[in-house]
Amino acid sequence: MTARTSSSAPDPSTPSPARRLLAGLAKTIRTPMGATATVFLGVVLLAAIVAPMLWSGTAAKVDATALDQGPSGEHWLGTDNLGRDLLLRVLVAARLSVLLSLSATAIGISLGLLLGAAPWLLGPRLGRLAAAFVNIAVAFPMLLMTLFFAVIFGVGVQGSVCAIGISMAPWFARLTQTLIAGVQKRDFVAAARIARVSRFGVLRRHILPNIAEPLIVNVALAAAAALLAFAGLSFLGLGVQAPEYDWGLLLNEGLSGIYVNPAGALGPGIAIVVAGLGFNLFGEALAKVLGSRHKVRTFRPRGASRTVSGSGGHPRQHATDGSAGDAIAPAGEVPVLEVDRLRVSLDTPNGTVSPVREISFSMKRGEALGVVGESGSGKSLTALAVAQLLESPLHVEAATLRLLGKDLMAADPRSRATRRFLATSLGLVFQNPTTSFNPTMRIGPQLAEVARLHQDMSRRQAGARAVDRLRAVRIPGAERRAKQYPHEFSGGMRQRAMVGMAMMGNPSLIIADEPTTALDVTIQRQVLNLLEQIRVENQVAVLLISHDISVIGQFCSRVLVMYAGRVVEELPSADLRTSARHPYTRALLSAVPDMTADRSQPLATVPGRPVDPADRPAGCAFAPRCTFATAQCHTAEPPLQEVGSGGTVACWNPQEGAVTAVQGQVQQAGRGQA
Ligand SMILES: Nc1ncnc2c1ncn2[C@@H]1O[C@H](COP(=O)(O)OP(=O)(O)OP(=O)(O)O)[C@@H](O)[C@H]1O
Repeated sequence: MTARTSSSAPDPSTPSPARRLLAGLAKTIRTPMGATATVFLGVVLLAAIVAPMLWSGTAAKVDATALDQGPSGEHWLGTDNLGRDLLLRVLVAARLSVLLSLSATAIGISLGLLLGAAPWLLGPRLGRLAAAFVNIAVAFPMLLMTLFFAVIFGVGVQGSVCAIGISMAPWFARLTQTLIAGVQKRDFVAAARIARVSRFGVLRRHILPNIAEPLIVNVALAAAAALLAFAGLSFLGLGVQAPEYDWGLLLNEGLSGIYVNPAGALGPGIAIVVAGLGFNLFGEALAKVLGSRHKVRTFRPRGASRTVSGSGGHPRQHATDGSAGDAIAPAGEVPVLEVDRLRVSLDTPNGTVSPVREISFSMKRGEALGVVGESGSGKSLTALAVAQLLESPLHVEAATLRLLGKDLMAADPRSRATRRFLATSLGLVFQNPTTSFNPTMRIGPQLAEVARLHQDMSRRQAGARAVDRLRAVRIPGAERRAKQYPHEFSGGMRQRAMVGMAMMGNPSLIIADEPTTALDVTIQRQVLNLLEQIRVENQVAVLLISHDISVIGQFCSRVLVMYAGRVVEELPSADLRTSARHPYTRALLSAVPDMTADRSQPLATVPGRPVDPADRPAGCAFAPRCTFATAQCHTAEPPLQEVGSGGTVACWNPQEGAVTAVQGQVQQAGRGQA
């Protein structure tokens, strides 16, 4: 059997999952292959329903006067050695053959789904064991497994159904695993995890609906395989036993008299081929229809091809008082977030690697803090570590990690209290609004999930809260929109709805991980305006992650510049152009084009490549790309030290002077170069 996975991504252009599937089925029936399959299956199903009702008695009637006859006007396929009409027996056998095949398929699919979902349900460690078990089981040919289990369970109908079902399960499990792996990295699954929906809940509501189509396609193919396997077992005498009969048994009997009456073997043989072809062709046709629909859909992998180019400066000046993202909270209040020496590591065969290390910062109520750096600098891992969303093999250490004073390092992440606390205190907004929502669920229920799970609200109350949040993020016609699917929203509207989702639980902190990268400039401004409004009106602290230093400079009051997993500079955003000292920060700033930039020249880039955490050079990680590096930079890592005007920098040769935009490769502006 060959699994069909072409339709793993759901189609955004059709209205609902059920209607989408029905439309797919209707379209399948109209294709030449689908129409042929429908005719074949129609004939088989008609025989399975009608024939036993009409002819089961006649087909079992022994006629000593008509033994082993060839085809005639009275007996179109002839008779068997007891004078029974072979055509009637083939027709009557349709019910048992189809029923047993479908039962075995049902067992195979149920077991396969369970096994396939086990890695997701059991978590990374135990999940790897489940995946390894499936990998080993899949290595055995299905026919061999069927024979093995048939011998174990014993001859007969029940044993055969179990044998075929069990031997089919690994194949279906592997397919399920592959499909789940494709969906589980999508942002809406992460969003559900942030809402602390249980793993089973995420599977049921967010994953299974999104892999249903390819699974259904493969059910048809599995039914064909089960039909053939059953016929094989009965033919070998391990399946259905006389006086019951299915096509496999009839084929066996027909073959023993093939020289007397070839039609006796031909009849059940044709029945098996017609039914098998019907299931197979239908599966193929359905796969083609659903697969072609999905060709239009492509998702850019998160983080792919993101580099700091400095392009796309934001026209937005957010702060009404001239100081972007200033904290509103009174002094002395418990910080919203306290992070001290945060480290994220993973064990590799070559030792422990730490993609994030020694990160320290704190955030007050209503403060906007920006984290900037090239792709791979550790921004997202830092955010996910704060949100307690990292799993094995990554592990998080920190001297302090407190959210609203609660020690997250000491809290049990699986306890209901911690899950509730995180789901209601912390909101997350992702980069790509297209993948942030489950395409098979309406927007309202998706928003309502947090309120139902963690705020003890009824379905109606949670729905009302969702509408209220949609209104708060300025979605026009919020009540109507809540009943729509994500694909009915525009990109900007979806991102605003995502912000609304982050606001469901009255959070004190919103982490926005590149929330505007996938949007065009006008919509970027709308989303940033919205975050700004929420920050000011609700005193929510916003941790804004971006590779675009100009966005950070406009939105945030303070900036953390990350390089190779650590903070290399922290400073007020108002001082970025005048007081940035680290050559890396200055290079990022120089790469942002301004109004005087020559458009005929290519956009500026920072020369060299970011560092691989597993292969960090000795000394300062930026030294190989830095024009100011001295011998000391290549041997000793500079500590993060305070400098004037409330900033810190980790550099042996901090630079001074204003930074201006350049073109081509950035030569980091040094002392006196303005
Ligand atoms: N699950 C993981 N296992 C191992 N390494 C990882 C994992 N996730 C991220 N990394 C590595 O950690 C480093 C930091 O990744 P991170 O996603 O935090 O970077 P980033 O600054 O957010 O980049 P981007 O802007 O592309 O998202 C990268 O080198 C990345 O390859």
